[in-house]
Amino acid sequence: MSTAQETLVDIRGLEKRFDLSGGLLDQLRFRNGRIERHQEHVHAINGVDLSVTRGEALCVVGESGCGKSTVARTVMGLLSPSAGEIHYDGKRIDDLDHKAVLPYRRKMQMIFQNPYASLNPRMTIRQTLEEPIRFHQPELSASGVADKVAEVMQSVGIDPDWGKRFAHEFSGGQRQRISIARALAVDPEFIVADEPISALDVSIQAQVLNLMMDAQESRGLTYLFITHDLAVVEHFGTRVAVMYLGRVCELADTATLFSSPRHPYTQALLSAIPRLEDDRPNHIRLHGEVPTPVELPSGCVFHGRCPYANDRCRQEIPQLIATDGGGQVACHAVEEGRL
Ligand SMILES: Nc1ncnc2c1ncn2[C@@H]1O[C@H](COP(=O)(O)OP(=O)(O)OP(=O)(O)O)[C@@H](O)[C@H]1O
Repeated sequence: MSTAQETLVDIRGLEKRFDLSGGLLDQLRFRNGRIERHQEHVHAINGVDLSVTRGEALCVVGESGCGKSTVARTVMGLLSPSAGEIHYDGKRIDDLDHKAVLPYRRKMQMIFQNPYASLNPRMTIRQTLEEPIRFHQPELSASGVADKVAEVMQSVGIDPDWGKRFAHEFSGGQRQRISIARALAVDPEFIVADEPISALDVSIQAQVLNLMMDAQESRGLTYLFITHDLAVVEHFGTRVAVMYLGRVCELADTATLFSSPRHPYTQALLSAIPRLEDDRPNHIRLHGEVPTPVELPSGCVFHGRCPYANDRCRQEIPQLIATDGGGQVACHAVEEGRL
């Protein structure tokens, strides 16, 4: 199999800035006797490169605000990138017009965190599931659509006879199953799941996760799975990308990342997981807060909290380099053999 066939989604140099300055009047500042225009931005993602391999579940982890959801929404075309490119199955898609992007909209589906907000309360479940099928497969007959709805409801464990009910008649776990059914109804290849179980009761999180894994197996799906929950990653992920302040600082297959994390931030994240026998090497406790993404630190964005930072780290942005374990890490200390 060629590399082009293996890479389903390729994210290259992705950046997303949100403008914070409001209108022109809000942007004007009086400085040194002159009026200057001052625009503030949130630098939500700052040069993310990620390739998602067909058939894998690539988990993206990191603390709140590191840019995980912005990556998810930008890949799905819900936000336009400030810079960078998104390629799907070898074709650049971030610059396509509305019509040209439609076939990709069918292949790429999203599951959101909140199953309460993501289902239309005025539509029955049947209508909710029929809508995307009719949109993407207008050639299907009414009975074809009905069969498809019944099949997809069955596949997520919801009785097709409940199609006339509304979202509020279901529990949180059932609603998330319905959201998954809506994504699966158009036979996608690639699913971006943004914290799909974190709004659910702990007791049903595993069921929904298992449903997603079964769907991956039976339908050959590829996932980009956004989460802050490392236990979920360990269970679900083929590979893991760790983000800090809008950049990927480490990427590795799941077992390697958990057994021998290389980046000091990854080591600190994993140190935070409670374990019975805690004899892990490189146990790191982080001090200080994550800096604001409005004024990014120079050099490595992690340097202010890193026990290994030197002058180079304060000045030069580290790029991802290959590690012995087959992963990638963006860290001068690792590159220089100091860590
Ligand atoms: N529409 C927006 N306007 C301004 N800033 C935004 C917007 N959306 C996100 N941000 C900011 O961009 C940064 C990244 O946010 P994002 O939601 O992608 O992070 P996250 O890692 O998904 O966090 P969480 O786990 O809390 O959802 C944050 O500082 C956030 O406040």
